[in-house]
Amino acid sequence: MIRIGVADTTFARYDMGRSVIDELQKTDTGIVVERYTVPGIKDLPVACLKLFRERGCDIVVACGMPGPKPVDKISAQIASTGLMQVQLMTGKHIIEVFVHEDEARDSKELAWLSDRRAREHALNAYHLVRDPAYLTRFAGQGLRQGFEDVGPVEGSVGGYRH
Ligand SMILES: Cc1nc2c(=O)[nH]c(=O)nc-2n(C[C@H](O)[C@H](O)[C@H](O)CO)c1C
Repeated sequence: MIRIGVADTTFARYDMGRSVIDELQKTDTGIVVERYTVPGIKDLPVACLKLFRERGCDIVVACGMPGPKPVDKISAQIASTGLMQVQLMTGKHIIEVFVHEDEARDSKELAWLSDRRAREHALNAYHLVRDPAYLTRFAGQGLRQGFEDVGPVEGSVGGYRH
């Protein structure tokens, strides 16, 4: 039984956790989802560690929203370093879904981007656990989560448009 953790924050201005869970449940009703919401991105590393150790998750999707200020960007850097540490400690993936508030032109696009990135990475997490070889077919295809894929460089060999 695949157990996928979803860690998210109250700081974020969009409910990415809900998008992740909805996408996972649409994909495979057999997945067990464990959700844990904390105040902000710097609380995500320990939230993920608890999802691994206390709730037995195989993989965790960590959703956060760095604000636009320099101090927010620094906080995002610190959070990412913490998430990397937890991955190396546990030997398990944390798929980091960070949407920076200033990536989007306006609130409407911020909502759309948050939902899309959360859903696309939810599927990445699912595939990584279900079949670690699944993503190889997309290697080098310039895939992006949220905004449009940028595609492979011109003239690259093979390639698979999903
Ligand atoms: C400066 C700052 N920026 C952000 C941010 O951009 N995004 C976010 O989710 N949380 C931020 N926080 C709060 C910290 O992540 C954390 O929640 C608090 O320091 C409490 O541990 C802080 C303190």
